[in-house]
Amino acid sequence: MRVAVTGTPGTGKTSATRLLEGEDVDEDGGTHSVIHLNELIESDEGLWTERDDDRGSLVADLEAIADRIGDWDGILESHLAHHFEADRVVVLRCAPELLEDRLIERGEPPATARENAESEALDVILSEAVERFGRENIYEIDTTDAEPDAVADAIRAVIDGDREPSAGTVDFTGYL
Ligand SMILES: Nc1ncnc2c1ncn2[C@@H]1O[C@H](COP(=O)(O)OP(=O)(O)O)[C@@H](O)[C@H]1O
Repeated sequence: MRVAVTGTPGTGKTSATRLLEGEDVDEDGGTHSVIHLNELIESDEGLWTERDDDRGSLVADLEAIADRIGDWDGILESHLAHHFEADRVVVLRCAPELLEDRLIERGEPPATARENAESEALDVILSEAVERFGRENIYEIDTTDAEPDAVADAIRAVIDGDREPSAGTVDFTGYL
């Protein structure tokens, strides 16, 4: 099973999936394997085309990444995760005001934090994910009032088939 965990930067993808990493999933010793895609992109020059100095980020080469991850299995975590083949897509959400605070606390420039908060309010990643995968494969999780372990529990429920698909359950347009 391929579960893409996507969402605007700062929604808590890395924090939640780190809690699932290595966790036993069956009695045979199988564990959740997690690909932290942004770390992979940073560690391999073949997976990006240029450095965006204004944003302090790398421009990812989606085709090269698709080749590299190949027939992946487990959890793929990144704000780009919904650009790859997957069986289920989890979209983490966070109230834009809080998202902006989280990103500034993480050390992002204020302009970047603001840009991401606006993108979150506009449902940019959710819309991209719905367009590619259809609403029936999307699982939206609001992390606004959830600790990372509760978010990890919700992702586990998606993997285990204990959660119904959902999209469009939050409305952050008040931020705009
Ligand atoms: N559920 C949460 N509640 C509060 N703060 C969180 C939560 N998840 C993550 N954070 C904090 O927000 C920041 C961004 O989290 P991170 O997991 O790196 O997000 P992402 O991988 O989506 O960019 C980090 O500083 C992290 O400690």
